[in-house]
Amino acid sequence: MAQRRHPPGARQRAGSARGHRPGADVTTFIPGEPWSTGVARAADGSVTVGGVGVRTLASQHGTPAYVLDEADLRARARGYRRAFETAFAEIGAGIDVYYAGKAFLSVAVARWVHEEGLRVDTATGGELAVALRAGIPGAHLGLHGNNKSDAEIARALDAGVGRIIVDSLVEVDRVADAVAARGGAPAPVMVRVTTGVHAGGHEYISTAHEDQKFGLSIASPDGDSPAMQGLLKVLARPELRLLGIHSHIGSQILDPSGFEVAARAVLTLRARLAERTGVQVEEVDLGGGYGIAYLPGEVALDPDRIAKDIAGSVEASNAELGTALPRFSIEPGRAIVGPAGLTLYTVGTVKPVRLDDGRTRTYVSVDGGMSDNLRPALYGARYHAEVVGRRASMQTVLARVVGKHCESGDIVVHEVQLPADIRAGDLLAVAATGAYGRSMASNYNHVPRPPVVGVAKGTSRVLVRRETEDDLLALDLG
Ligand SMILES: Cc1ncc(COP(=O)(O)O)c(C=O)c1O
Ligand SMILES: N[C@@H](CCCC[NH3+])C(=O)O
Repeated sequence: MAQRRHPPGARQRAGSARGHRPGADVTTFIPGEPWSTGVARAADGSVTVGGVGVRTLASQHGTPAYVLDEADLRARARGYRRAFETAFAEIGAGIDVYYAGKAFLSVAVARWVHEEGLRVDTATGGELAVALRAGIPGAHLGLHGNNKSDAEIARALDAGVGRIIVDSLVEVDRVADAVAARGGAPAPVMVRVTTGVHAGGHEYISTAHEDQKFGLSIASPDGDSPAMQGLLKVLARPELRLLGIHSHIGSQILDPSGFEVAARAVLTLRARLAERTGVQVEEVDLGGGYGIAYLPGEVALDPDRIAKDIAGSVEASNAELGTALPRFSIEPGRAIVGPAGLTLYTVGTVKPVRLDDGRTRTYVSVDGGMSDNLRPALYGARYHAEVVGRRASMQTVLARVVGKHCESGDIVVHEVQLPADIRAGDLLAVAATGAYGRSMASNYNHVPRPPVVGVAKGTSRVLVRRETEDDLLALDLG
């Protein structure tokens, strides 16, 4: 019997019992956060995603494999767009939602989100190429990057992207010079600023504090801030059209207050620029970073709630500043694709290891690892895993899921209760791996990267094929 859960992004009851509990009577897979909404447990205990059994997925596509639940992804894309459109319409402002392709981009995913009314934010020429291959009109694309190459800038201009987000003072000239060299209409640019708001799960994924590489600071200890200099510089170049100001404060943010503080800082900068030049920029982008649940009992940010809070706060700031409301945009990535994905692995070696404190930890090795999910090794990120595809024992053991790489930090799940009878050949599913899994995957130890398999309405389809040893050997010219 499939179990229903809350709509995507809805607030969950923190601490509710899900998944395995030591010694508990629940040892079979339980749908619900952090799994995608299309995950269900049938009466016989078997698990399906988007109507396709996990055993079928494993036998058809092999393991490891990333599985992406199309309906769930589309619902989250729609949910974010509707939540923000509704909340911002109430304050009389328009808003666009850009899907941040860095979280995961393939031709199919770009099409899905575009069909759901989102635009696409790209960070490199490669991401831009995928979005263009998907047929997304240039006007619905943005290009980010702190170190764009000449070729990337040229490609963005060729495609007529709706916005290039400039990240430094030198880049203002580089983009303007590129436009001057080719002629044509002024390029629409936004200036990425850093507000000093530090938010997100880990220092490496927080991007608005000052001592890092992104954007131009709004802090002005002496004279104009770098952000103000950037805006003035854009206005001084006729080859550029100053579309707006961009701020992204970090990723996997679960405390929403940072968004409001950063938005206020950006609107204040916009008002200062207007006082100084008479130019009220048209658009303000508030970035991405909306946090999701990775573990049972964790609470994802609720798009309806957060949209209302941010809209209320920008309305208040704007009224105080006495400026006309700009158009807004946001760039969620993880919140759209993260929960829609899971990774299926096959269990190999199972090894009990005695700990200093007398406990035993069962090391469960799977057929992938840090090459398909770098986040635990890079950020200490926590994930949840369950044995799927068979009825498992009622008893559980303290387990650590590890990969097959030559690295002791090659950990997939730091700590999880798994069935005591876990054994080689079992299928293990890791939840919420849709974002920054495949997109940050590597070929460490010459391990080919897994496929991305889309599931919908009872069928599966390969969206990105598995790499082969031949692919890897083809790169080696001897
Ligand atoms: C500029 C920018 N926009 C959007 C995102 C997407 O962030 P998230 O996937 O956390 O929503 C990022 C990554 O953190 C980013 O750097
Ligand atoms: N790669 C990060 C998110 C993006 C960070 C900066 N844009 C993660 O896996 O959480």
